[in-house]
Amino acid sequence: MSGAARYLPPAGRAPLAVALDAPDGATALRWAAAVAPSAAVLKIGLELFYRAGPGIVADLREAGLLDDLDLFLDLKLHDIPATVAGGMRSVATLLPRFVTVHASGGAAMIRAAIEAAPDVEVAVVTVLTSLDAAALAAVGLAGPPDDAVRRLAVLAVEAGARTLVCSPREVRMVRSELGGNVTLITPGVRPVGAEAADQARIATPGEALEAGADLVVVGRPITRAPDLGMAARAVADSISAGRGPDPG
Ligand SMILES: O=C(O)c1cc(=O)[nH]c(=O)n1[C@@H]1O[C@H](COP(=O)(O)O)[C@@H](O)[C@H]1O
Repeated sequence: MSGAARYLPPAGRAPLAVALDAPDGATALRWAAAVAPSAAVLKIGLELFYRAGPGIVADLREAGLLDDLDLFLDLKLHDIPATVAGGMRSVATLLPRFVTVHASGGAAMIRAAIEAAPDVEVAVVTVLTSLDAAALAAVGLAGPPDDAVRRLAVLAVEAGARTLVCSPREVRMVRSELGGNVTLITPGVRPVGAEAADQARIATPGEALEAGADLVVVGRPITRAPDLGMAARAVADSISAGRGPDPG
């Protein structure tokens, strides 16, 4: 099994992961400082990691930005099991809470990732939120996205995963299929009126939480806003509204 318990944000914080898809480390540090008061998790993806390298994690820690927040390395590993296991061992040294792998790498790959880094939550990406039914059919996965998400979610959990990434539109279905023990992370989240851009399967932050998401990922609607801190706070507030009053 990967990870011990279903994700809960630190007390008083909304379960918001901000995607720091920044072109360089200095920009990422600036963004992180602006959004940190309203976020629970900072997510580093391909653009930032490939440009700034693992040193960006040390920089965020040095700036105190990971003192209260979790680190999410969204590296979407997808390779043969031995290579993914090696990649996981390498990135585990950065002490992330979450690292993503693609479910389509198969059960053996997912198992290898989990076994290679027992202290990391391997977050298995089911079907990218940018894909709609037509795009899925074009890669040989004909049928509603729900069906592909269900198949891959079940495969991932049978391989030992407990953390899944899907769109907010599939959260209810995945939850009813797999129960309350899995952590569901949802990108493809757009505040009312925000541009969908390349996201195809979207919902609002409140809808994602209401559907049962544990952690909501938002990038550009926050990082492209004129005031990132204010935008992050607005998203965090609408997440909390979807969740109901904070018990803590
Ligand atoms: O694994 C992810 O985080 C991810 C999976 C997925 O299916 N869709 C998806 O958008 N993401 C990531 O979530 C973030 C969404 O960013 P915005 O579309 O800017 O809100 C990006 O960093 C994506 O790489």
